[in-house]
Amino acid sequence: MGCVISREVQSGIVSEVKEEKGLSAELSRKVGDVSTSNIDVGEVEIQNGEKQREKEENGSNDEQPRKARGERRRSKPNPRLSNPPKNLRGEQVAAGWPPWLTAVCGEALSGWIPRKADTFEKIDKIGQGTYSNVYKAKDMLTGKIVALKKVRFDNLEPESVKFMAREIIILRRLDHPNVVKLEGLVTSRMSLSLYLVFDYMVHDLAGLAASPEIKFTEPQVKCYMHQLLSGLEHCHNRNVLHRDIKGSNLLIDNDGVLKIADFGLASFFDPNRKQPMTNRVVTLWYRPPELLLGATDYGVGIDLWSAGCILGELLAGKPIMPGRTEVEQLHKIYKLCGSPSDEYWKKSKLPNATLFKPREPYRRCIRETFKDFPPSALALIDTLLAIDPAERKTASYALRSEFFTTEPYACDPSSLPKYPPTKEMDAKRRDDEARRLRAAGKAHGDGAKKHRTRERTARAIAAPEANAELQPNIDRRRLITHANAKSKSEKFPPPHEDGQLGYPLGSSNHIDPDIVPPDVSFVSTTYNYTKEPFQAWSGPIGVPKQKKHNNAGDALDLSKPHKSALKDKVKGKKIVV
Ligand SMILES: Nc1ncnc2c1ncn2[C@@H]1O[C@H](COP(=O)(O)OP(=O)(O)OP(=O)(O)O)[C@@H](O)[C@H]1O
Repeated sequence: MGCVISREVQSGIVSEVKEEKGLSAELSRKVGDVSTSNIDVGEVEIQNGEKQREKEENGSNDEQPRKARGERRRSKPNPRLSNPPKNLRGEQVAAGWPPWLTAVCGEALSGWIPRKADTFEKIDKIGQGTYSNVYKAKDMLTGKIVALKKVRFDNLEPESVKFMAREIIILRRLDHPNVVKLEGLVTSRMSLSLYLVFDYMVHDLAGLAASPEIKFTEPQVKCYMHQLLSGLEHCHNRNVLHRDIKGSNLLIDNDGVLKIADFGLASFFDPNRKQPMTNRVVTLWYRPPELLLGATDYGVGIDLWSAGCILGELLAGKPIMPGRTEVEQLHKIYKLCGSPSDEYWKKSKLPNATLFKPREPYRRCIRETFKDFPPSALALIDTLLAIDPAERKTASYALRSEFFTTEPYACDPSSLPKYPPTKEMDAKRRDDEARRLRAAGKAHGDGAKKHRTRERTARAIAAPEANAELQPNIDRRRLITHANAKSKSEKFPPPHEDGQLGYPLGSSNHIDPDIVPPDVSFVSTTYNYTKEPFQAWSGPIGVPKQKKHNNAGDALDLSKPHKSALKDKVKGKKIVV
């Protein structure tokens, strides 16, 4: 695809990314020691991935890869799949890829040549992430509208490079209609910025769900859930955990096709050879109890829990467990799903068990709480929101559940209504426009009334999320920059948070119904479909920020997972981030 660049591009998007040669050399030097194998892509995982692909090509639908004879024996790395040997790297560099990029994700570049940046015309900025800006752009060669995710390497921070490399490697291993597809990469030999090219998606599920005008029917909920679980099944079969499933990461196109996006926190896992991984992943409202309790040996269950939260949210019309802090989140989980059984406490050996084991067990009350939900949906939520991750089963199991096999069936994605754009950026833009119109209206007397009505409609669509998510993103970006300071200093729960939650300082942190403050929004026991106009949909916002501070004085937002450092340490053990 496209041409090889052998010169600095002068026009279009690249005008933003003119780099100094010195910086590129510096980046090459800094990431010089980072190879694919350092980015959590072990040989065994690669081989499993290949076996799985072969198996899928042969039409087998087993949920987990069959353990082939000698599977765990290490063999020579396959140049198609792992970091390519030096001569191939040389070829890639000759083809126009920057050497630092071939060093960190040579595998993922194979078969591609870099696209020239001036073959894209930037239309608009549509999103901002932790280490990227996302633009809507036109591919001048095909006329197609695409999303360009521009990865920033402002501080030449190797951590950002590693995260970006892992995201690219993972995305190239995945190929499914319900997983966002990496269409190509735009870079130049000197470039310190890199653009990831994706199909442009008009909506995200958070935006649609937050829109007061949209009320999903049961077949529509089934349609979205089927697509989400199909995408997850594919990721899990290829040994990828997404680790940040939430509405704003589920993109939807105008044909109703849902694609799981944002693999920035995703990781490879090996179900046969458990390796400790960080528990500081998944956005708070969608984070499963085992992560809150400190588990580092988790699996597909973490994504299934998030999927259960989304199913509940789609049916209830609002997030089902909107905690503001980790402690409050755990308390909401206990109140709805019950506290872990004695048997689970014993077998799980969770690091924070002593801190968070309630004196009196909490009874599970999912069925009473959601008594208005269709019975087949209740059964699926009950499975997905099991406290013991093993009981959540698998995405394939969920896809075979009664929820999908009984009437009313999931509708076809193409029969979903065509909605106006509802992404957070669109909503924010509408909000700004409404404010501008209101100001203009004031100046013109009676026009003001009309504009106020428009603003209310606009603001009802997820607008607050944009602003609220920006700050945590900045914080996360800072975390990457100050990764080393961070991991040492994070204590849980921090003293100031104890205070906010009503714990006497220095007291035990056992969760006790008398101590934990009453819920703010989890008040009703039954749900209807009423939507509150300023409800936030993918994270705890609109409430005072609950933050921890690290030694370096940087704020950590607990609601968001942390792309903080690729290697974290727990009791001196290396754990994979
Ligand atoms: N293919 C796409 N089409 C349309 N919009 C997109 C696309 N990919 C991403 N976006 C928008 O850009 C935003 C940021 O993208 P993404 O979540 O991938 O970046 P990130 O840096 O990993 O973000 P985060 O910090 O939230 O994890 C998304 O919330 C989404 O609204």
